[in-house]
Amino acid sequence: MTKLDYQTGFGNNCATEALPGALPVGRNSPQVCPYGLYAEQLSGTAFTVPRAEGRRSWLYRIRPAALQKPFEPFDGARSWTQQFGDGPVTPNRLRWNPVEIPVEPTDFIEGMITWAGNGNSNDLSGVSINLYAANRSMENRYFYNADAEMLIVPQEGRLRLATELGLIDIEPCEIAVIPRGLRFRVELHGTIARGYMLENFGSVLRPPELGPIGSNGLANVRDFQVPVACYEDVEGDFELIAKFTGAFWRTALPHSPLDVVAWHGSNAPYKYDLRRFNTIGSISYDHPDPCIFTVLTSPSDTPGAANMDFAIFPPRVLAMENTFRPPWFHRNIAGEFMGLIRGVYDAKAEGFSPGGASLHNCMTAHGPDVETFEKASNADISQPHYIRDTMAFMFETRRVIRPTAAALSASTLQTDYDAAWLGFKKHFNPAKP
Ligand SMILES: O=C(O)Cc1cc(O)ccc1O
Ligand SMILES: [Fe+2]
Repeated sequence: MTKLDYQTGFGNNCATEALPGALPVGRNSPQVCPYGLYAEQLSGTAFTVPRAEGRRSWLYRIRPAALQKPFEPFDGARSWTQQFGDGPVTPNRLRWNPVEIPVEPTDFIEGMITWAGNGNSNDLSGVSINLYAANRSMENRYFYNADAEMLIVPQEGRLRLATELGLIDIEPCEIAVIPRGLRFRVELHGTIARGYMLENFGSVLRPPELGPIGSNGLANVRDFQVPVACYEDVEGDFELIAKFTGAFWRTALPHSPLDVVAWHGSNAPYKYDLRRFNTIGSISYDHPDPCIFTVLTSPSDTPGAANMDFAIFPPRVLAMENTFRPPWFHRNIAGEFMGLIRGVYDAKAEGFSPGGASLHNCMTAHGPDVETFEKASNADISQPHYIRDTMAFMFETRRVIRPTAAALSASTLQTDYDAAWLGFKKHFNPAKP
């Protein structure tokens, strides 16, 4: 049964049924469920977290997820790893050109390449940053990730995420979040798919607090979309791939695991269109800190120092007076991994391409390149100016981001990235204030 429709809001207790009356009324697990379904709980947070934090859903399905044979090791996720190393990390600035779309048949799992990461899924903290490049749908194959919540950021090609809880379609400039453990399949609408995928080992993602901004702004909660129930009742020669403790496992499955006829609760996948972001900025002077662009955050146990923030740099108007308008020079405590979905990023005139990536780690000096600095220092800023047709983003983490061996040896690594900052002229003149 294919139904593509969404419920709106963030973290809501949703209720949805693909057949009338499939959701039990007044209790979660009646002695016998309507339509002969099995009741099953999927919890994404500890049972006793504060109510506002809790994520759990009740699934009413044709067969329980427990109906499965033992897993065996799976080696088809060729470049997806949790080995971030524990040796020294280069303090150098790193930037990569886009990964190539593979020639060999490659699905979302086979085409996942781990680029960087920190922390450890076993400790429920840290992140893994991956790039994907695929050219075919997952065929007869389903996947779940016990290690992480997954944030998918397509850069090229539309995807259909067929999940236990319903269907989500996303295209570049939209994102999707899949809860830990949810079973799903990734289908390509076309023949090419490329993008970024963050695994969040820490606390579940949510929009940030708004503080003095008030009750509206940034990512408005009504713009988050959760799928409605929709199920497959099919038998066949399927496999289920699991990721657990950084390793991959496989078991044969004679039926589709996407057999949830109805569900209710708050632990659900969702999508969000980044073009709906309500961007807030300075209307007087100075370039504010990039946290004003936070779409989603995974808080850590230390208030304000997030396990991960997902921030975007969308089209906007810059109107600040007597101000150097692009991002300033800086050295930050956080690790910053950036990607570009479309257009040009306003701190980098050249060399940062859509599908590419950059990494600026803890205390690494970076900021506008020479060309951007010269241009912005001499620009006529008597009028506001428009930054259009762009969408850059940043995964910012409190921990050092450790590039993988694959990222450091990739042919797409730019060997001349430092040149972006070579050539700043000395303007200092002690006689001229
Ligand atoms: O490094 C970057 O380009 C990201 C960034 C953007 C910004 O507007 C301010 C600080 C910052 O780290
Ligand atoms: Fe930065």
